[in-house]
Amino acid sequence: MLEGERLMIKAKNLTKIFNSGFLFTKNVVAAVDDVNFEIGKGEILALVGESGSGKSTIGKMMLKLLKPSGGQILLDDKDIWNLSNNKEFYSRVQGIFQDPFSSFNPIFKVNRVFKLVRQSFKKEVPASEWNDRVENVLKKVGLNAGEVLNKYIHQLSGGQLQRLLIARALLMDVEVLVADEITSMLDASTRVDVLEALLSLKEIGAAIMFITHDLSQAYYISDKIVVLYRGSVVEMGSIEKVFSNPRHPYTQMLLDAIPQLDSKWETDRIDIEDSDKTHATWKEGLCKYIDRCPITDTSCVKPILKLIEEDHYVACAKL
Ligand SMILES: Nc1ncnc2c1ncn2[C@@H]1O[C@H](COP(=O)(O)OP(=O)(O)OP(=O)(O)O)[C@@H](O)[C@H]1O
Repeated sequence: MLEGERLMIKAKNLTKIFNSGFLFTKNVVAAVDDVNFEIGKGEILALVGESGSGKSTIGKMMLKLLKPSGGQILLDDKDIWNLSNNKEFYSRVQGIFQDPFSSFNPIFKVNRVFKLVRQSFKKEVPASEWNDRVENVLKKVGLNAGEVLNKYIHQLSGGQLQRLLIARALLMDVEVLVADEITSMLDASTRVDVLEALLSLKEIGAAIMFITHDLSQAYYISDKIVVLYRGSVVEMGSIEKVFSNPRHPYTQMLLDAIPQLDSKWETDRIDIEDSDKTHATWKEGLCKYIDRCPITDTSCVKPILKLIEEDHYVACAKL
């Protein structure tokens, strides 16, 4: 557990239920089911799990884009939904998503984007000093000010735009960043540049939630990992411990899909695809992994997350 000064953001019993359809077609999905985690200052937490496991829903709740059905997100020990000043909230907490184009105004040049950051969040910085800061930050994320500042968004590549968004977060001195699949539209070499840029945010002490399908990238960049399965945490802990000693059969299956850890993100992307199981055997109160689990006796009750060694938790009734 992180305490006091080191803790930046925390999810406490976080839950999101979606209701869709009507009458006979009514569908209730527990997209996020009683999830707990903490991210400290200067820490990167990878959130992994297959499609539909609830990763983006957690990211959106951290960004106040979706209200939890239960539980809380705590920033400085305060529920973010009780913070009335959203401008202040978004000066501290920012998100970057898969498609960077949607985060920019297409009629602005890059220069204007950064001017607006100063006007909105850093008025106290004199214009000349701001220009120096912009240049330094661009250098930090591997971009050349002369090459990008005078361009429109459509004149830049996806990788350049993702790095501009990281530069913007650096200029704002953000304290929390939610990065949701930010490299999935990029080629392998550009992905490395974006991950390196993300590390510069860690250096300034930001707490980063790194949402990904790609376990190799998670391993390369993160300090901690949370493995989600159908909205529940099945395993979490320090990245080294979970990767070297995965205990949940789902995590073991995911890690078995990575051919070589030492080649990490240089290899092609390793996807975690939904195996489209029907969950035929699963009933309320039983383990959600029951239909896919190689070690169950089909009566495993819903497990609680147990500490099995320092910085390593697993939710499996068989352990
Ligand atoms: N607005 C919504 N209304 C109803 N159900 C939703 C809504 N948003 C998400 N869901 C459901 O919640 C579950 C979790 O979705 P979420 O997008 O968080 O998963 P994910 O792990 O981010 O998936 P992906 O990797 O494909 O982005 C899924 O079953 C999804 O269908």
